[in-house]
Amino acid sequence: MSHSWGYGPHDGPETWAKSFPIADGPRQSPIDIVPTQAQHDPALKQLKLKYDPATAKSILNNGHSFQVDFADDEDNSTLSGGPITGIYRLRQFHFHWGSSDDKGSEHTIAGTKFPCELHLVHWNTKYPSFGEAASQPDGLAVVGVFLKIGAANPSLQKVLDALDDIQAKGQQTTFPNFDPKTLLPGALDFWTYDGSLTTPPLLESVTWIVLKDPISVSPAQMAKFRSLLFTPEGEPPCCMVDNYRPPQPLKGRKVCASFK
Ligand SMILES: CCOC(=O)CCc1ccc(S(N)(=O)=O)cc1
Ligand SMILES: [Zn+2]
Repeated sequence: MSHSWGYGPHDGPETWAKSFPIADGPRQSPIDIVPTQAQHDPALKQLKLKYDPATAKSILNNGHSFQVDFADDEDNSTLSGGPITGIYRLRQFHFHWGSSDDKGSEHTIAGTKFPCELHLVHWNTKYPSFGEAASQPDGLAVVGVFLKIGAANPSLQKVLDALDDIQAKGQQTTFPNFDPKTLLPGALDFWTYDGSLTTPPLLESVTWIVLKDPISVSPAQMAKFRSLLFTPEGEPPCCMVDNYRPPQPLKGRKVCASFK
């Protein structure tokens, strides 16, 4: 049976527990990160991100967000270090954003919301596939990056220029030769905690690595995100905005910081 979920009043985050009871589980994401309550862990290693632009394949409007998909049949684009053990392969990246600049991020910082949040999704190569990894408590690692209103971001613009071809749900086009490292801030200081996917199936398999420093996005670039549609061609158009889950209960979890 196909589970249709979304971000509207009748299918949004407050309804997801009906089809996905794990929505009320012990390690749900996102969360509100309170820096003064995070514990500095000097044992945390530096993040190591090794991305090969040649692994970028395509860009898809999946009806919930848009994602850039990567070839993940070899260890060409990987994440290691930080809080994780072993090597995790980059699978895709996507974003969550608001209908206005005062909201849109999934994680918040002491209650502060950002207009947009980037998620770089990686899976643990100790498992045979992404799907298998997604069902394991140490299966996925997602790097979260906040976007803050400021100067136009040239690297982000390369991604946004492709959105004209994927306005409607289900549309996809090629997206070759892109280095996601150009979407990261200069410093890789991070918070980390054990969490989940922030959309159904909400699996509790994610080691979250949320970068402290944001990258910039201009108001015009935010308008480009908001030009996408939740709906497929031929249906009444519904703008893709507010595709974020609000913070979930911490339920006793510790948030560690890689920095003082
Ligand atoms: C097993 C199938 O599961 C999927 O396809 C999950 C896709 C998926 C990947 C990442 C995220 S997020 N926002 O937590 O970074 C949500 C959903
Ligand atoms: Zn996400």
